[in-house]
Amino acid sequence: MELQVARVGDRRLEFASPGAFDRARVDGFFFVEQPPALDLDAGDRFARNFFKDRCAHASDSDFAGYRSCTQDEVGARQGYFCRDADQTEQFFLERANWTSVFPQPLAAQAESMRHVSVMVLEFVLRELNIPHSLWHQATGGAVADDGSYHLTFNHFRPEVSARGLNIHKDSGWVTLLRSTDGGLEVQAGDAWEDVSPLPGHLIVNFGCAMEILTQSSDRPVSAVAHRVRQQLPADGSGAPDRVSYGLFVDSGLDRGQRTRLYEYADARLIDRGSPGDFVDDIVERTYETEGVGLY
Ligand SMILES: O=C(O)CCC(=O)C(=O)O
Ligand SMILES: [Fe+2]
Repeated sequence: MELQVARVGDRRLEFASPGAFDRARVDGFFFVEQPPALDLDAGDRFARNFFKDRCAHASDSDFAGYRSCTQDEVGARQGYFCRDADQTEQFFLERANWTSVFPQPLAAQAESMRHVSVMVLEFVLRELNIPHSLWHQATGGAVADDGSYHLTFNHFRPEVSARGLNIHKDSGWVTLLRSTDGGLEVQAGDAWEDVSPLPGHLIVNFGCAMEILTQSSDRPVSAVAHRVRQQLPADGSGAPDRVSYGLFVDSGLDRGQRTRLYEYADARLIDRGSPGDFVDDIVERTYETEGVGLY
């Protein structure tokens, strides 16, 4: 699948050609050039180590030993999860916990990735002519630091005989994905197409909140179903296991925030339900043996 390429310009997103954004919003996925100021080293190290035992002598010891950090410690929907029907073991962490749980360089990287993701969200709202006065309500605060922002790490265990990561759509607005190993597939009609990683680039994809908001626009944005193929054990080549991670932007999910999902139609916002319930449903269905994480 040939995806469009964008770059981060002077505090806004830029596409390579006119019309490229329209292709990207239909594809639901595009590449963004890695901004020179965005150092990915800490995230890459965490992705390779979070699931390992901490060993005091190892140079990466701050980045290992996170299996014991579970939702009891860091809060609902967060911490370490080991799936049964998928090869993934994962680590989720929301912004409020970044500085206290992550090694400092990773907390800084997460914040930089958040800025790029919000820039993408604002770019779309502007392109679709959604009035600025509605942005905060429409995005559940996500445009203004009041959203829910989490970093998710995936380690694909090749010794587990299961799908890599089940079919799903991301729940929220924008995902900024670091996925360099191949195996990601996107749905295109009845077929599944490979997304081949483009060196020096991150992958952006849109989630369900964006699809719902824009579904009656004349330029709707797609949340495209995707999955990761089963990863096979390296046959003696010593190749490292597949890992990936992403920054996810959702509407504010704290109970007190009372945010809603909306569709924008006839110049107003129409209530389409609770984002918290939506996230819970889609996550639960994604990791069921027989389910799919769609809505
Ligand atoms: O590992 C990948 O390439 C994709 C991961 C993904 O889709 C997700 O974490 O939502
Ligand atoms: Fe995803």
